[in-house]
Amino acid sequence: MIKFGIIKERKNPPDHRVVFSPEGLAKAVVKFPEASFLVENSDIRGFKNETYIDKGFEVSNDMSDCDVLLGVKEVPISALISNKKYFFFSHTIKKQPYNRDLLQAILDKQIEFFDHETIVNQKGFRTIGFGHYAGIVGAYNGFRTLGLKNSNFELPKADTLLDQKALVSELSKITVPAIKILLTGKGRVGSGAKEILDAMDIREVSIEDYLYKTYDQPVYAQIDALDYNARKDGKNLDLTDFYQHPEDYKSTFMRFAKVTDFYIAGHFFGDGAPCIYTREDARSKDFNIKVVADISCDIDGPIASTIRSSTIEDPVYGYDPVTETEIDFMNPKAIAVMAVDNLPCELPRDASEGFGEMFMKNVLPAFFNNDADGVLERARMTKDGKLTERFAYLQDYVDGKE
Ligand SMILES: NC(=O)c1ccc[n+]([C@@H]2O[C@H](COP(=O)([O-])OP(=O)(O)OC[C@H]3O[C@@H](n4cnc5c(N)ncnc54)[C@H](O)[C@@H]3O)[C@@H](O)[C@H]2O)c1
Repeated sequence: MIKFGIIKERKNPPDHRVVFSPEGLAKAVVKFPEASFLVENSDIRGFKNETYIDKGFEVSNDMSDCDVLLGVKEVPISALISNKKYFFFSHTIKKQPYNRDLLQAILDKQIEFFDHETIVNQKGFRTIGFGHYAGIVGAYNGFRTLGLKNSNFELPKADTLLDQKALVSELSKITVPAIKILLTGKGRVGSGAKEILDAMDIREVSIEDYLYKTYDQPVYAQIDALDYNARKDGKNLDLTDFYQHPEDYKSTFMRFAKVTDFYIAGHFFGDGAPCIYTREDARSKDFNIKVVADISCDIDGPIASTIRSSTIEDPVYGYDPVTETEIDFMNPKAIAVMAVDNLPCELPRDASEGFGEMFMKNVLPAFFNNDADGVLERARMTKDGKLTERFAYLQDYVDGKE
């Protein structure tokens, strides 16, 4: 029997998400009879303690007899229990300076640590994450920004609504003018954003039609890296070539920027890839985009107007392409930018349901099949007070040398 603990989130501002919803946990115990689950008492979770109790789970303040503790965001050092196995997002694998102490403490406390971000399949692709929900909330927030900027409709903030169904219901009440909407990215975020566009019955059109036809209704196109980049030598190679040799490519995004009114950015931006649009591009008379929902949210990166991230409390700011500075987004000169970097927090219940399903499918089996597919082996960052081989590159960071 392995005892899993669903821990309380302790970050500020509070994060209402959880690895398993009550419903998700109920499914997990049926599927894995050798697993038992204890839920930590929490008054900030998107699901009440009573809902877990109603499904037959114990809620406790003491998690010390669990074997494996499951959380979402960073656990404060003072709350880490020594010699346990832990799963959470530690934000350490890119040597983030603000979490160095946390990784040091994980090692000092002899914790066997698995980061949700390091859970990958044999091909190295991540199998769990919140990206899909970021896409859903990001697209919704983008429409909310569009309504505010053009003063033609008002949508409530996503975090005041219960779930995805409620978001879609609000969107069904608005009339979107005959604009062109561009979505970059066909991964998790892209699929979430597309789900919203499709739920709104916005017509998807081909790239050719998007670029050259006019419509009397709103339309969208979803594009990937080879649609907005081209090899400098004119050769047509595949996406893998782009991922491996981004320096051989240049952006062709301006052909889209010319005709797009509202841009939803949901791509991943790799090191060395060309800027999607530069500050100079944004100043060009051909640049038509007035609203950007930047879900990818790389600061000072490929999307020049994203000069900072924004918050759930204050999600929209304006970018003046002429002065390259922030201004009121309602100023007619401004490109309105929504760049919230923790979007899934606005939809905690659905995001938790989805995350639990992925965790149950891709991680839990490994505990009961002797890690046959190597899931735990690949994801394990620390053991017995040491970094594992795969994560040995973090040694200098942990030692405070970088
Ligand atoms: N704002 C938020 O709250 C939030 C939440 C989750 C994810 N994100 C961000 O959204 C972005 C997309 O995440 P995702 O989960 O959809 O990623 P994904 O791997 O599922 O999809 C990536 C997409 O980007 C394209 N791409 C372009 N260049 C690439 C490259 N060099 N390497 C890999 N893919 C490349 C891929 O072809 C694919 O269409 C990430 O940057 C992620 O950090 C933001």
